[in-house]
Amino acid sequence: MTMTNSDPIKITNTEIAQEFLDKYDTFLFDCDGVLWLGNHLLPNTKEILAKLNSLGKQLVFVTNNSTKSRLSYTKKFASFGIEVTQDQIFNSGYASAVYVRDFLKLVPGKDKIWTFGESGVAEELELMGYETLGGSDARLDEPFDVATSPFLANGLDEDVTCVVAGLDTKVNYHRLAITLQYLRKENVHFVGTNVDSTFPQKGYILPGAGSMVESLAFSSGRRPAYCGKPNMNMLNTIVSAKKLEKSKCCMVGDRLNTDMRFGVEGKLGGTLLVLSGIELKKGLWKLPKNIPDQNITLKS
Ligand SMILES: O=C(O)COP(=O)(O)O
Ligand SMILES: [Mg+2]
Repeated sequence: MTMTNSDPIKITNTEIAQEFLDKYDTFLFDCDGVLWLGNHLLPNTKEILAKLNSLGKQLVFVTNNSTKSRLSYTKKFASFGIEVTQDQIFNSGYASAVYVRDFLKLVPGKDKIWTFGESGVAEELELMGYETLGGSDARLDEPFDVATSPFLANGLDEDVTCVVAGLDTKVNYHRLAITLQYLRKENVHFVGTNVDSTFPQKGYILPGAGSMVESLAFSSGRRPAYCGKPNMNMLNTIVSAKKLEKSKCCMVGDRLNTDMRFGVEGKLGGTLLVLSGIELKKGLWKLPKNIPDQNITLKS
């Protein structure tokens, strides 16, 4: 269904579809739940992207998934036989790295970043010159013990001035415990890649990044600055990098409090909600006027 600030319209026939396509020159595609579910490509994804390309539409991929870097994403697309260049991809790991560089103004070579998450976050930060700690360090896979953790043996690293936390499918007590030690330091910033409470996979709804970041928020008593959708910093980065005319853009997504909110608050020309991922209720097209936000902290 397509939504603007006015009432949503359900796309039920080719005339409505054509009218919808004609309105936009750029489509911002969410990935998980829209293009694929894990390694399962959703039906017609390739055909739809090819059709839009043939119509001369610009395609941009905007995902809250921080587990992969933009470069790794090009490989994931290629594994499905879809050719996409790195400059078409914006993920929450990259958005977080931009936030660290442009808003927190942390200095590569001086400030170090502790990451809680998979390789995508660290890779994007390292591309900007930051030294990262934590993340997928294999020593964090070991059971936690205050007496033996190598991350406590010589005290915390004094040069760490920021924690960036996102989805980590290897989440364990060791990672949570050391990350908390850094968050207990007042001079250490707290950045969350994305607020998504859940994460869609084929046949399952799994815990998302937000459920892990919120665990760290609860134990530390702090609020993170979330950088992925619906944060407007991410949209501004995309709009200026791709020189987009917002009124000609449509955000295609599967989640209300991230994708649809991103499109509506970002004043894009329109939004298209698909029901192949998180939001599954067929009656959703009768949306209330206000989109639920799950208490997202937006910092700019
Ligand atoms: O990683 C997530 O939680 C969601 O990613 P998506 O924005 O591509 O749906
Ligand atoms: Mg999604």
